[in-house]
Amino acid sequence: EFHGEERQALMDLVSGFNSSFLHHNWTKVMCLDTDPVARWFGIKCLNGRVTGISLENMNLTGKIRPDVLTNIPLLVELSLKNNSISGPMMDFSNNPNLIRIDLSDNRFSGEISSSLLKLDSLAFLHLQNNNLNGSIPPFDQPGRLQFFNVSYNNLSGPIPNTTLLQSMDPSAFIHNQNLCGPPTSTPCPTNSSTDPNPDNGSDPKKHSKKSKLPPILWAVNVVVLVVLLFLFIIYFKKYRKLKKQAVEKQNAEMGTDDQNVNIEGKGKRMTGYVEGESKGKLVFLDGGIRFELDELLRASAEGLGKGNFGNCYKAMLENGPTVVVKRLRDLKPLSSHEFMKQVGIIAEQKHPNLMPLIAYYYSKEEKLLIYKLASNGNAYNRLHEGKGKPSRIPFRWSSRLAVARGVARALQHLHSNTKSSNVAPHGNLKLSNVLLDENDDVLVTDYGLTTLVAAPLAAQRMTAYKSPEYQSSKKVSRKSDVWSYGCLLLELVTGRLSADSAPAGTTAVDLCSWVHRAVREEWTAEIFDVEIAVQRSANHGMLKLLQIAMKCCERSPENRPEINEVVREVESITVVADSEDEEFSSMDPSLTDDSMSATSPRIHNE
Ligand SMILES: Nc1ncnc2c1ncn2[C@@H]1O[C@H](COP(=O)(O)OP(=O)(O)OP(=O)(O)O)[C@@H](O)[C@H]1O
Repeated sequence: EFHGEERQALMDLVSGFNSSFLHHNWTKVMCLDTDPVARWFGIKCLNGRVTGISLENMNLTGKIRPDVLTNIPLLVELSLKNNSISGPMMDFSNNPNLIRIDLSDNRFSGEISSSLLKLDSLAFLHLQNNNLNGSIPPFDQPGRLQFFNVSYNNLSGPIPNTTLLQSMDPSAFIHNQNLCGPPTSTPCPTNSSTDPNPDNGSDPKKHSKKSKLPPILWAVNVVVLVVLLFLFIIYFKKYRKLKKQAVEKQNAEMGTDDQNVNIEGKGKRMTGYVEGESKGKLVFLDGGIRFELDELLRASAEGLGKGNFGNCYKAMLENGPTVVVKRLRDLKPLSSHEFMKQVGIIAEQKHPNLMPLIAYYYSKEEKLLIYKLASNGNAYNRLHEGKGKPSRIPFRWSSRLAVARGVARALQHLHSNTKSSNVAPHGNLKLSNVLLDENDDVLVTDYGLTTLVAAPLAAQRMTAYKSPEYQSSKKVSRKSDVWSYGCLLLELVTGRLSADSAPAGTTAVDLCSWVHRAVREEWTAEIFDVEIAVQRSANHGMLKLLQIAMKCCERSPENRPEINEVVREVESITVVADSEDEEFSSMDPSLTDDSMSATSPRIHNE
């Protein structure tokens, strides 16, 4: 090994810890690119150089010498998460390649090292749950640092006014008793209340001046305050008026009056949302459910959300079923006959994994599509909602695999349906369009709608998981569906919000590039969602699904597989028994080689 100083640095690191396991394991070959099992536990290498240190959940106690990382210049990832390490933080001045630092859930004390400010590649900084004090350095690495958390420490002072820190969610700063200022809602104490009077009676000249000034200052203050109040009232009135006008204009443009107010509203009737009352036609396309138009209009309605093709409502019929009504907007100028024909094509797509269209309503003013209600909601919420909260029910591997299978089969059906080829492809695949019924069976929805909306708008409709060729040509194809499917799988296995399907205001990553980079740089500990990574017997299947996803996310469409091949591969993943017993909450060092390979697999993207 040429880089003896890296080995020495790691020896220095481990010498501060009490871990007999590490002392025993870190003895022979430090790095062997060809054999991950032969290298030191928790160490990642590239070409014989150390690029990652990941020693999580190991009950490590002890201190770290601040200069310990100086001789590991190519370090990309450092995670010491969830141990009991104390003492000051290390210095990162000589580690410019660091992308991820996770020191959370330890006992680090002292100030946050200002050497972090120089790390231009840093994307993840987790310092939560330590005993850090002092003020937050002025982080401002715009565009990079996406995951930042200093909550649950003893930090103090105003949060620096940098674009980066001000754009963070306030939750990143909570539980620090003396932190103040935006983005938190705690105001900083003003100077006058914190500064004790420095010339308290010591200078008679000043004193006499002071005693004369207050009445004048009082008068000035009162006048300024009155003027400010007056200006504020004028501004507030004007602001309200402008806002009202903007909302009215937007509603008028979209032809969907009062939607902003009522989409969330409960207890309203469908009539409140439908224009033109009962002049239209309600046509059933499915052998099952039947109801009259006025029953539908009388049904109490609840807004489900505002999609790209229109708003969705849950309509509860008085003596009948609950259905979902999609109120379409921005349609092509279609005659009733043309509309019927297109909707007929959508209705023909019958498959156990496609949400059946049960009816439509057509009038001059309104076009509605009526679907069955998927009572367990959508897969996006199932995957992301309540993450980290005690009430969260884990979204386990077998359920995620079922989603992967169901969606692949639904796509296969759409892609192979040559009779009505104008309905293929899906064109707007994303997890919120993957619904779960009462048995958690997978039902893909929103297929075929691009044929109903006006062409220039249809081109902009694909909002999530846009393939590179879609971004330039604005055309959806079977291959762009395969790309979207790959992105959907990445979101499922990583449990991370994907930048192009996450709601505005949430932090998310460009999943395709992120995963490719993680694999290329062997920086893979982070890839799998911990919620499934703990199911060790399923690790092989997860890896396989990740490989399929990466093939689907090939930049060039010719290199992506056809959906038939994708279905075959996804179906070949065996479902393992979904037992809680296989999970391990704290890592047993005797299992570590195995468990390390569970979360840090070597991936070959053939
Ligand atoms: N049949 C259904 N059963 C249960 N929930 C549904 C049903 N159809 C849609 N939803 C849910 O209603 C909400 C709004 O759906 P909608 O399709 O209007 O918007 P979207 O999926 O966010 O965007 P897009 O229009 O691009 O598909 C989403 O959360 C969706 O999952």
